[in-house]
Amino acid sequence: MPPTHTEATDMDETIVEVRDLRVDFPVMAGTIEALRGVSFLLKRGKTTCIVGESGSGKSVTARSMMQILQKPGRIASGSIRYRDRDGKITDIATQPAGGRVMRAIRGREIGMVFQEPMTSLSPVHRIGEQIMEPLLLHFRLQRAEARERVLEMMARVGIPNPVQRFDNYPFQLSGGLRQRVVIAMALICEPRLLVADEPTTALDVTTQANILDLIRELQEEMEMSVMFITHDLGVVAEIADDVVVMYAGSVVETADVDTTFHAPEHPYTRALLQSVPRLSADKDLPLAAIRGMVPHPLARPRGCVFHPRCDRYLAGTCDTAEPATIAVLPEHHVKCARVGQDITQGR
Ligand SMILES: Nc1ncnc2c1ncn2[C@@H]1O[C@H](COP(=O)(O)OP(=O)(O)OP(=O)(O)O)[C@@H](O)[C@H]1O
Repeated sequence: MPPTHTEATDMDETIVEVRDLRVDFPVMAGTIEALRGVSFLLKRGKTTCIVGESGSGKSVTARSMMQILQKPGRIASGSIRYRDRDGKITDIATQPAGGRVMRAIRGREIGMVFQEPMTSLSPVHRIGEQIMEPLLLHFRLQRAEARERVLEMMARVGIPNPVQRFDNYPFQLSGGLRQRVVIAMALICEPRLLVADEPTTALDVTTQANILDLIRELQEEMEMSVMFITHDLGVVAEIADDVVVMYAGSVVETADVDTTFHAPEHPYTRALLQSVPRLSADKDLPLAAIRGMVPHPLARPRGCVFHPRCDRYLAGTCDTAEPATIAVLPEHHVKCARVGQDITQGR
């Protein structure tokens, strides 16, 4: 088996180690390989952003970590080693979705926030009760004490007038406030890891900035790790410590945020960065888009999946074998056969 970058890991610094994770969706037309051997680490107290175009596998990765894959998705192989507060390691990938272990991890050890708050909220229950639910599930608390904690958390996440708002239904709140309710629900048990799947995409720019500030503040206060999924590189620049770049079901590059922005090695990461509009850029210049399209998951090209769109494509190399992941530095890994080669050899 080829070496993976997670082998020499100090698990003390690592809260989650995902290694060679494969997730399939068997559908009528064939088997969609949503994740094709995904490996990365999440470090304690740090924010890791997962970026990539639509369909790259970001949400499937997040859902696998909570064992909440949508049907007919299934983890085919690989591991998701989670280290709990006592240092015990659990491989989430092998746990039954409805089992005791996952029920204990979800909400208590790992909290999750989705893009659309209404996917997590019940329209027919009061928001205070909904925030309280995980608390009553995971701790032996009297309702009065639990209610106090909920009111405190509502204030902490910036919901005004918590006592009055406690009895509101979701439809009585703005989108920004609803997302704050979901964040309160995700954080009420003080999880060690927050998985946030595009939590601000549906919100206006000001609310988005407020929510990002909030997550950052709470993270520092609670020393929580955050896995933040986004396709917005501006958000990445603002909040990430580490970055995982995904393309068509694979991780193509992992590095710290400075390296990702200033010394990216993978042609896909470079293309993503070039596609971002800069404030200083000449407004008359067309916005660079990555040429070509993300391949259909049932018709992916042979060799490197990015090769038909790649500026560094080399016939006979990139279209034959899937490239190995190489450590260009101890914490900078790139899945590209052309890394370190003279790019003028390409077309
Ligand atoms: N319920 C499903 N049934 C079949 N295939 C699915 C299902 N959910 C996801 N997939 C497949 O898994 C792959 C990855 O999807 P995923 O939602 O993780 O992408 P993403 O990177 O999060 O994209 P987006 O930014 O659009 O949310 C896609 O190719 C998709 O076809």
